[in-house]
Amino acid sequence: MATTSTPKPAATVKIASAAAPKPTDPNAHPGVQIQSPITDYLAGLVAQNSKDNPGANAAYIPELAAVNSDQIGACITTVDGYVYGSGDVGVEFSIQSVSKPFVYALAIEEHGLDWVLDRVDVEPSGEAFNELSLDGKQLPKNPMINAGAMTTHSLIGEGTMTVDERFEHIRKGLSRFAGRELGVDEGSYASELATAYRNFSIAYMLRNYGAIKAEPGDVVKGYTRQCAIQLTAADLATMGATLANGGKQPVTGEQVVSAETVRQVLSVMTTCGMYNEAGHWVCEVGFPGKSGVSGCVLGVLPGNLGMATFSPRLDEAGNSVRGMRMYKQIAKEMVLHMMLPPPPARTVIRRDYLLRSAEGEKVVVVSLMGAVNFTATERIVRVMQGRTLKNPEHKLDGIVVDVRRVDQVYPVASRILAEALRRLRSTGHKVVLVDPDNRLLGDLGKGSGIDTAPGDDAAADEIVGDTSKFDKWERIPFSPQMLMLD
Ligand SMILES: NC(=O)CC[C@H](N)C(=O)O
Repeated sequence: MATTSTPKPAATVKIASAAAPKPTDPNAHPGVQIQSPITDYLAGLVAQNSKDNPGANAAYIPELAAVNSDQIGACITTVDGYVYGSGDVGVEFSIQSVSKPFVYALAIEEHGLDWVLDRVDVEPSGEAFNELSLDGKQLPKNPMINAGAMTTHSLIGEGTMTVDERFEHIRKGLSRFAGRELGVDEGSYASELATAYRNFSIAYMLRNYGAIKAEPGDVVKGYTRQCAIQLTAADLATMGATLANGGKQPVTGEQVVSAETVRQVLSVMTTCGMYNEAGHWVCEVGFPGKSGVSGCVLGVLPGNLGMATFSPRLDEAGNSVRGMRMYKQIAKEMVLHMMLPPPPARTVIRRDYLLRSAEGEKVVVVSLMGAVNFTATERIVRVMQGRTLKNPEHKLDGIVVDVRRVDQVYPVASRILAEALRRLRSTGHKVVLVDPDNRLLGDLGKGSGIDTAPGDDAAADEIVGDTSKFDKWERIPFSPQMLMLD
C-alpha cells in the first residue's frame, strides 16, 4: 500500500457555493437555474486531491510512461444515465485491466457461468496482476489478474472466431456497455506489444497447462488490443452504471448482459479487482472496483451508480494513487460502503390504516413502496399478522394490500406473500390487492403456489386497479393494542 501521503479526509463534506450555471456546463439541465451541488462536490474532490501527485506512471508500457501525469478527473453516472464529472473526464486513455470484468461478462453470456468456472477460478490471489500463477487445478486463480484475463479473452468465440473477429466482438461488447462506439489507441497497443515479454510468458504457461487452446502469441495480441480500447472517464462511469443497473445500459436501454452475469462480475471485482490491495479497498471503499495501469479506476455501487477516476500515477500494486484516495474519500463522505445499506425492511410499508364501511365492515389497508425483497416481505407478513390474526376482538373483515408504489418484486417475495395471503383467507379474511398489473403475485396468486391452504387456494379474492371502491369508507385510528406487532 503506497498510501503514506494520503491526506486525512475532511471531517465534514465541503460543498463549494453553487456557481452560476454556465451554458456549456454539461451537467446543467436545460432550463434549470442551479448547478448541482454534486458537481461542486466532485470539483472539490478533484481539487483537494490535486495538491500532490505521488506514485509513478506505468513504466513498462512506454506509451503510458509518456502520458501527462498531472491529469486528474472524477466522474459519476447514475443508474438513470445522468453524468456528473469534474477535471479530466473528457480525456481519452486506454482501458487496460478495466476491460477484464467486461470481457468476463461477455464470456459468461456466451458460454454460461459453469462452463467459464471450469476454466477460470474465482479465488482472490493476493498476488500482483502479472503473476505467473495457477491454482491447484492448474486454472488461473481469477479473471482479474492477467493469467485469468488472457484465458477469459481466449474463451470468446473459442474455436470459431479468428483473432480479429474475437477482438471486434469484444470492442463491440464494451461499446454496448458504454452506449457509444469505442475505438483503439493504436499507439498504446503497439507500444505494449513490443515489450509484452511478461504477458507472453504467462500465455505460454497457460498453453503449457492446457488453460488456453489458442496460440499464445494470438492471445497476447488480442488481449493487448483489448487493453488498448480507448475511452474517457465519463464513458467508464457509464459502463459502471450499466453494471450497477443490473446489466441494462441506462441511456440506450439495452440489456447488455443479464443481472445474474452482473452479480458474478461484481462479486469477483469485489474480491479480486484491486489485486493485492483488494482487502484494503473493500474495507475502506466498500464496493466493487477495478483498476487499470493507465491510471483509471472503475467503481460500481450496485443499484446506485457507476464511478470512474483517472489519474496516471500508480502505487506499487499498479493502482492509481489519487484514484484510490478519491474513492476512499467519497465512500466515506457520501456513506457509500455496501456494508452500510439503507434499511429496506422498515421503508417498504408506506403506511397502514383502518377503514370502516357504512355497514360496519372493517378492513386494514397496507400500502407498500420500493423494492419487496426477502426482509421486506418478512416485515409485511408480520404487520399483516399483527393487524389481523392477532386482533380477533376487532373483527377485521379483510385486508387491502396496495402495491401501486412498489418498484420491484423479488420472486421469493411473491411466493411468501401468496402463501401468507392464502392463510389470511383461510381464517376468514377477505383479501383485496390494489395491483393494476398483478405484479405482486403474478401467477402464484391463482392457487398454483406452494403449500396451499385449505379450501379455495387463490391468494386474493379480488385484484383491483385503484382504491375507489373504498372512497366512502371512514378512516379510523388504530387502537394502541392494534399497533402491537408481536
Ligand atoms: N493492471 C493492468 O491494467 C494491466 C494491463 C496491461 N495491459 C497488462 O496486461 O499488463
